[in-house]
Amino acid sequence: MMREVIIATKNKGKASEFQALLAKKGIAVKTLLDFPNSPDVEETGSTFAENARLKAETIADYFQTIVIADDSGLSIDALGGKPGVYSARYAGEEKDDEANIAKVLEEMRGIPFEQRTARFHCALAISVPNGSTTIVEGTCEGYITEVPKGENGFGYDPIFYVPQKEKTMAELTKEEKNKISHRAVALVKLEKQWEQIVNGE
Ligand SMILES: O=P(O)(O)OP(=O)(O)OP(=O)(O)OC[C@H]1O[C@@H](n2cnc3c(O)ncnc32)[C@H](O)[C@@H]1O
Ligand SMILES: [Mg+2]
Repeated sequence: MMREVIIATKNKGKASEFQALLAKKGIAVKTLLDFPNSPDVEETGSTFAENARLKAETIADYFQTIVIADDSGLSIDALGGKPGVYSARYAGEEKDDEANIAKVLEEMRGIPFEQRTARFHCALAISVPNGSTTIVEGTCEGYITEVPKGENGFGYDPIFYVPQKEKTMAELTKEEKNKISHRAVALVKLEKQWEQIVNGE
């Protein structure tokens, strides 16, 4: 049984969600925010899975321990799947959530509600040093709103409407989001393979 895991992320929103999701299992989470000198991994992949693998393998190699990486983003049908793997840097290298949201809303202007379908994707890669990497993926379906709403969460949460909750993702509590999010869905899949991966079978 794993007691502690490093999540290869520098994103505070992700870090806080993983902390809550894994605390329930009695697993302590460290992230790269605890190791400011850890290497920056260039996300050169063309899919979430490729980027998650790059982050997990590089950081597992660096620490010589088991590492989980998360590569995620928003895919909007009316924009041909954009911002996709470029979600973090859609409006520029600064990774500015507000600017990213403004750019999406501008590009979506005038598109009717039924055509504003979108989904969040999350690829999780778990990497054993000098060993194998396993990848799982989760999604969460919704619609892009016309204006931002809600204060919780991070990233594109204020413009992502979750139909079954009749709220944006940013209006949900962390507990509510952690039951339905792309990240939570992927993590449940990972847990099913957990023991096998950790014991190297
Ligand atoms: O690579 P790390 O260090 O993990 O942090 P990052 O912020 O760069 O993360 P990604 O490369 O995976 O880019 C994901 C972007 O997609 C968005 N995103 C991912 N998950 C999200 C969520 O649960 N809610 C809202 N936006 C999300 C958010 O803007 C992220 O910056
Ligand atoms: Mg990133």
